[in-house]
Amino acid sequence: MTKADGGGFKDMKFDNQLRHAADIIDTYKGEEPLHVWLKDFFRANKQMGSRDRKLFSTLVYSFYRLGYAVRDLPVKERILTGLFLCTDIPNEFLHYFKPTLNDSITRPIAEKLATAGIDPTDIFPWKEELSAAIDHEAFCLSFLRQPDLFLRIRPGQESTVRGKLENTGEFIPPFTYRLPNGFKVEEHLTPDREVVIQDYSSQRVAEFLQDTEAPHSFWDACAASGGKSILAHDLYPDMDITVSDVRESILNNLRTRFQTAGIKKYHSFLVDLTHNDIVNLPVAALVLADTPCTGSGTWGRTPEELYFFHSKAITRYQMMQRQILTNIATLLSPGATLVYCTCSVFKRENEEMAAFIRDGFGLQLHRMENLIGYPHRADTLFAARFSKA
Ligand SMILES: C[S@@+](CC[C@H](N)C(=O)[O-])C[C@H]1O[C@@H](n2cnc3c(N)ncnc32)[C@H](O)[C@@H]1O
Repeated sequence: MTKADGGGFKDMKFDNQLRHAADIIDTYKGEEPLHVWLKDFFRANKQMGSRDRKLFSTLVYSFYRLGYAVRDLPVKERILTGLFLCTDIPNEFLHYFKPTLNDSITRPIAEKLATAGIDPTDIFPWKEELSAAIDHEAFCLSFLRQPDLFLRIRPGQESTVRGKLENTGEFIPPFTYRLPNGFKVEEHLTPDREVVIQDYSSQRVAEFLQDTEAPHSFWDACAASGGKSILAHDLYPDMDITVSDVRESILNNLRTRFQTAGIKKYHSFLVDLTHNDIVNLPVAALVLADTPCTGSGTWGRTPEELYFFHSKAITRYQMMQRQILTNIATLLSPGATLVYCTCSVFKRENEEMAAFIRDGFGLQLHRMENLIGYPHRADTLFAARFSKA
């Protein structure tokens, strides 16, 4: 039965579902993460069963995954186009509204885009702003698929974790596990004790933290809940750790995670690193500045951010990054290493910031790289490693 055939209880249900999904999109203004907003919405609409919730999430996310492409399509049409492009399993819902699209849902993506009349490079329109190593079209296409879930296996836990995950996911040496999205990690493993839930490219920041000799001290300046601090600790367990962030609530999360991770000896403090009168910043041999950024390399997980993004935000973030890095780089002691990283694809937050750090503070730039995630269904980050003579 298709819409053209008319009638039927089930058909009315599909019409209502599409209308509700369009209402959600009209109501949601991007002020908080979509998954948080949807969770509250479902809590307030308890009559929805788990199948309904899954369908609404799929419909709404499919709409946002189209980013800046076909912005002027009516919302319902755009949801159906998104569903066609982001799914490759024929389904009753799309069959009802668009039987011909449903019939070609398994076709290669280039063909499906042509059928839908979409130029994929419209999805993310800021090509000129991208870091040079990023392939614009491949990056745009990556928005049509949710990235995978990645775990980092903590030292000494490999055989336990691989045993518990037997027959699920894919092991990527030396310490990564790829799992399908929606996998309930907590039902199988203890996060932060056995594994850390951490994107693959984020795990690759280890390559920039590693040295020939173990540093005696480490400062994670914008630590958030400590994902990269735990990574640094796992590389160098004897290192003294200091963490800071501008948000007390996130440092509280860090404390809980550190406890589970068995990290007992560390200092933490609250600081706004954009201020220009800060005193008593730590002197450390290894400093990580994982600064606030647009997060554009992670929008495959949060496509609503792409949809609501305006490029003037890049300037705002770059200014913040300059202020933070000025505070940090000025105080580096001779011989210290600085690792700067972002989860951005914009050159103004990446290579331009690396040049600012190198030239503004006389640091040596040893290596910088866009940690490109889209071939691996992961996020895209940027990392650069400097030292002070
Ligand atoms: C990209 S996140 C860090 C992620 C973290 N390193 C991890 O691996 O999970 C950036 C952090 O910088 C913090 N931040 C933002 N503005 C700041 C400021 N002015 N001073 C210090 N930290 C700041 C944010 O609260 C956020 O937790």
